[in-house]
Amino acid sequence: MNTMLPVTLHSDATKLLLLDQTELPTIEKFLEIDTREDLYEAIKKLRVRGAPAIGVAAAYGVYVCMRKETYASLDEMQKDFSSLKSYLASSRPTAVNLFWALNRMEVRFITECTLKTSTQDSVLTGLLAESKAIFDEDQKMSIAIGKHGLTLFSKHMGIMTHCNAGGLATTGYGTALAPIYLGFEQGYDFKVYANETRPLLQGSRLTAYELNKVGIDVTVLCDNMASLVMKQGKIDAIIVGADRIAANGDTANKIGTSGVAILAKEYGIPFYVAAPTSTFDLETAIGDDIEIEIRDGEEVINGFGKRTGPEGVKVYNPAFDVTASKYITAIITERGIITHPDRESVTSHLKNK
Ligand SMILES: CSC[C@H]1O[C@H](OP(=O)(O)O)[C@H](O)[C@@H]1O
Repeated sequence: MNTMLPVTLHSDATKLLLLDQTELPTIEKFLEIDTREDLYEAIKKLRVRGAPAIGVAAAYGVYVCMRKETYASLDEMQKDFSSLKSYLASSRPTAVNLFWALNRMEVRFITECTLKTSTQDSVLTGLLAESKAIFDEDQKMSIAIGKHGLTLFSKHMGIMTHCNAGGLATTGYGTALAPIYLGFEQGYDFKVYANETRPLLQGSRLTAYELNKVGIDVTVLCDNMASLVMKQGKIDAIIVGADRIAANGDTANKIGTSGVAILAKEYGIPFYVAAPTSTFDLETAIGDDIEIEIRDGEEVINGFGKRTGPEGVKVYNPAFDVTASKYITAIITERGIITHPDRESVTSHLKNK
């Protein structure tokens, strides 16, 4: 399946190529990014978005931004690395993959700097290698999640999705959409119901765009239709992505996810979360401890340039909510499936490499 690659490194490794997801589904435009300010803005404005894709963009971004600089010493290079890492980490707070990727680049940076033979060039070579490894691992992760997830699906199913956790949120098949892509390739007959996912409409603008592009049967729903279509028996399973999973399995994902999960429980429909192990955060004990990004209210009342609410009115715009693990039937990772996730099953899954 040739899904759109939302983030890649230019062939000469001098800049990032980002598919500007704010322009989809109407315009496919790639941005060439080689400054920290432009990368920060692209993450903040969701030109690149989705936990794994944000992580890959940050990893590549560290290399691309630092390779342009000339440092008087390794000490000066180390100071700039710390400054760059903190700056990119301040772009969005909820998706743990941003911090996971930056921390992984820092480990490689320190390793490279402590070698007796360290030079600025050798350190940069190490950063490039680490960022490429993160990209390659992400592609393999998507396929593995797809294979594990497909074991939970039957040939003819109605599947609800929320937001976008497809190729556009990763560097390959996605997470939640990975089983759908793999199944489609094997002749499964899925009918996907994509919640549009207000206010930024990642479901209608991105998930429907991806699936429609490859010929997968997809129907866009307003978010307030979820209960009706479940009651009508159209939905056999629900699968969503994740931005941060706490140690007890509570999962932060796009706003509205927890409501869909509670409805699924009421209607007896399995609710699956698909996420790489890099999205788990064992430092965060429970979901209530996850920082939820609050975004500009204009996204709600003036979305895409169409004013739908009075200027100056108060708006509450949390970008995510947390689904308690008790509403999650299973979490699908690249290593396998955690059924009835709780602290014990999550910890055990993550320890078993
Ligand atoms: C595979 S992670 C996808 C995850 O990220 C999305 O958030 P955003 O579009 O704000 O980056 C959403 O929560 C998706 O489930």
